[in-house]
Amino acid sequence: MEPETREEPEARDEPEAGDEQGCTVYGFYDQDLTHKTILVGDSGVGKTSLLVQFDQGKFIPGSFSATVGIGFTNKVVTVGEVKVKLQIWDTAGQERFRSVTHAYYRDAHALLLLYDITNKSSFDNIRAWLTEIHEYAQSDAVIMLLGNKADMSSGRVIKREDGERLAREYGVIFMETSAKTGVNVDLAFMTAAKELIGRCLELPKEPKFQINDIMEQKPQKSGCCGFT
Ligand SMILES: Nc1nc2c(ncn2[C@@H]2O[C@H](COP(=O)(O)OP(=O)(O)OP(=O)(O)O)[C@@H](O)[C@H]2O)c(=O)[nH]1
Repeated sequence: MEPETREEPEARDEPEAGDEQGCTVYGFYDQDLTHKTILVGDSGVGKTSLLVQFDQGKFIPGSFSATVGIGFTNKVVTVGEVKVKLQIWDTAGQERFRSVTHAYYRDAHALLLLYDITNKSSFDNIRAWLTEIHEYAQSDAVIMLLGNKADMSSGRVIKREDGERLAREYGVIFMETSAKTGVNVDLAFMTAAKELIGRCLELPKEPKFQINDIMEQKPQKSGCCGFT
């Protein structure tokens, strides 16, 4: 759904964070970088609501119409004394926009993949979303799995442990959020920002999470997830 702030992004050809170069200045994290962060997941899981809660600190129930295409909001997150610029893209969850949103995966430094804890199919579709991410996103992108609508305890059909287990299986970060109450919303973006800084400063520069390895893992590696 559409957040209120809309502008066209500047054309940027220079290296961005997550690239092999251009991530640090004299060994320190380069605070001028802008990290492209994308919200993905089935239609109605709460992507727009999560972004509006993070950006404006409010929840407007049922007020959005389904997102058409894609839009973004710029936010600066402070991690300790470091400022991390996030350009957060809200994608349309509807299948008919999938080819449009795929085009944005390639430049994403972080992907926040949402399901709705009250909607089983949104959870069942997570594996397919991760397959798409594997196909279109950079292999070292930060990936987080978020079980949204955590405030709706009476309608819950997906246990927290199920989300945790799936995240562990794919080696991605997990948390439950509520765009309504704001629970873990700042934390989710803060965690993504911390991971982005961490990956930037890692020496040697090796991706922590190799979704390629995960997706191509052979069954003979039984008993071990092999993810870090
Ligand atoms: N109770 C509750 N409702 C939520 C929460 N997040 C979103 N909603 C509601 O769920 C519905 C869908 O939310 P959206 O933010 O529009 O979902 P979306 O993922 O952006 O949907 P698309 O744009 O179609 O991809 C709206 O009625 C929201 O008010 C939440 O954390 N708790």
